[in-house]
Amino acid sequence: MTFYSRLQARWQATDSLVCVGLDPQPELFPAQFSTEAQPILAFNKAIIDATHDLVCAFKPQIAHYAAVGAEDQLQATMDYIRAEYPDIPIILDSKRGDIGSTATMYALEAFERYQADAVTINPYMGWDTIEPFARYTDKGVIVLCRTSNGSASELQNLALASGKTLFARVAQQAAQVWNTHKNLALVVGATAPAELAEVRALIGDMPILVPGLGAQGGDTEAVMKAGLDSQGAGLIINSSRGVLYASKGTDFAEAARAETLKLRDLANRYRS
Ligand SMILES: O=C(O)c1cc(=O)[nH]c(=O)n1[C@@H]1O[C@H](COP(=O)(O)O)[C@@H](O)[C@H]1O
Repeated sequence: MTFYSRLQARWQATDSLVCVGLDPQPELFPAQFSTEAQPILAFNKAIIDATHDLVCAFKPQIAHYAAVGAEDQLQATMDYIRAEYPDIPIILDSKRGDIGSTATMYALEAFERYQADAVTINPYMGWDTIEPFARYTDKGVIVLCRTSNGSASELQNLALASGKTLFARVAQQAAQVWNTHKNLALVVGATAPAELAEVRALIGDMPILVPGLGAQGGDTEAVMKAGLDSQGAGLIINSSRGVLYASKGTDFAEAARAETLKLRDLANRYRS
């Protein structure tokens, strides 16, 4: 099954567009994890068990593991999801982008080493840096288009000579030129609903990963009104810290579940 068909099956089975981001920060973990041999893995397992039936995907962010030499716990987290909840697609958020020979190694990292279902990539360097990922036709390649961060507009909203903004050009290029294997998706931040609407109008029903809800303050209603596809789906709406650290007490897993449920239900209010 391809990433896209797995994602569609999951949207339907769970009636949820919510993705929980697995961005561990051990200093924010409840005290009970301080004695664990593998605290990141133990924390992730608790979050995954508490939210699995409410999500369309999980998205581990690689820097949160690599920075502290915990790649083994990233691998073990992904193995755990595959073993316990095999229907849930895993998006490895690594935002890679480099010349073809190096991109080939990054694609190996994502798809062979970690066996991710999809990966985030940075398109700044152009098609020959994307192609090594896209050639894995059963995998998803999620291209940064209009990001959620405060400085995103500095470059992404610049007008080109054609009058089109750079992010709109990325959206158009991705949908009309790069998507030869029909396995591309885009990233548009929840903090930019006007841009999200513009991107949706340009790309038809391609999936869009929308981070920036929760900790970054994105507006769920605005996202849903701007981003749904023609089927009332098409979005992977992500929250990481807002779910993971909803409580720092022993009730952290229940609190994570409650936050995920709240986001799912709020989002579903705006689906037809
Ligand atoms: O590609 C991403 O996932 C991403 C793109 C973007 O524009 N903004 C963004 O926040 N992200 C990621 O989404 C997650 C958001 O985390 P929270 O702000 O804690 O919900 C982090 O893992 C970010 O690296």
